[in-house]
Amino acid sequence: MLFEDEKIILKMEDADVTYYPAFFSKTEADQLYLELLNTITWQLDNITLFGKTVPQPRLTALYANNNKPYGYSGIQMTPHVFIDPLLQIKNKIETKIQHSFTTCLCNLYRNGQDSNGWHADNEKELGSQPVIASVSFGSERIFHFKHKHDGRLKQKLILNHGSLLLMKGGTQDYWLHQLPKTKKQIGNRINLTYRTIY
Ligand SMILES: O=C(O)CCC(=O)C(=O)O
Ligand SMILES: [Fe+2]
Repeated sequence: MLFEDEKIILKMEDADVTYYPAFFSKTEADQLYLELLNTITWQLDNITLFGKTVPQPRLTALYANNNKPYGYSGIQMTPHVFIDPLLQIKNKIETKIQHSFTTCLCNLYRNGQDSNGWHADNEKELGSQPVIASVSFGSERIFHFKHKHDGRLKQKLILNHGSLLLMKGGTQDYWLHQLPKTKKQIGNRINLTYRTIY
């Protein structure tokens, strides 16, 4: 049995990463998962990497309370107005960590072949040392970190249904993260990353 307040502080140099494995109870997480799957306006965008245009290996959606767009990998996303389950989750995180967010980037990984490549969330609009709160619902997936300047420094963890991963401080300056593909036969995973766009 996991308790809501349980947290794990990852030992990562130059970073500040905390994992709350049971931020949501099983019942809450089950209900939010279905509601998010059915009510988020999921879209499939093309990305251009090294001059090649391909569909992104996941569905996405952007929500915000300030109408500010967010761009990465050559995509510019225009936000929708927040919907109730996304606001409910936002409020719960904000109360816990005493930080307020403007924006939520949503990812839907449809199966083990959907993924998110190595990157840091360090776009200019996020300001310096951004606080990023990442919640996960549905199939559990492995999440990797690697240090930008020291290849020996790595971390991996399983992001389970109803969990919260909080990244702040130097995490985006010094580390990259990814969600690799897996050969396991698994279904949908929803990930929401709450951010502050200035
Ligand atoms: O799906 C995840 O856990 C990671 C998502 C992510 O890194 C991002 O959207 O920037
Ligand atoms: Fe990210």
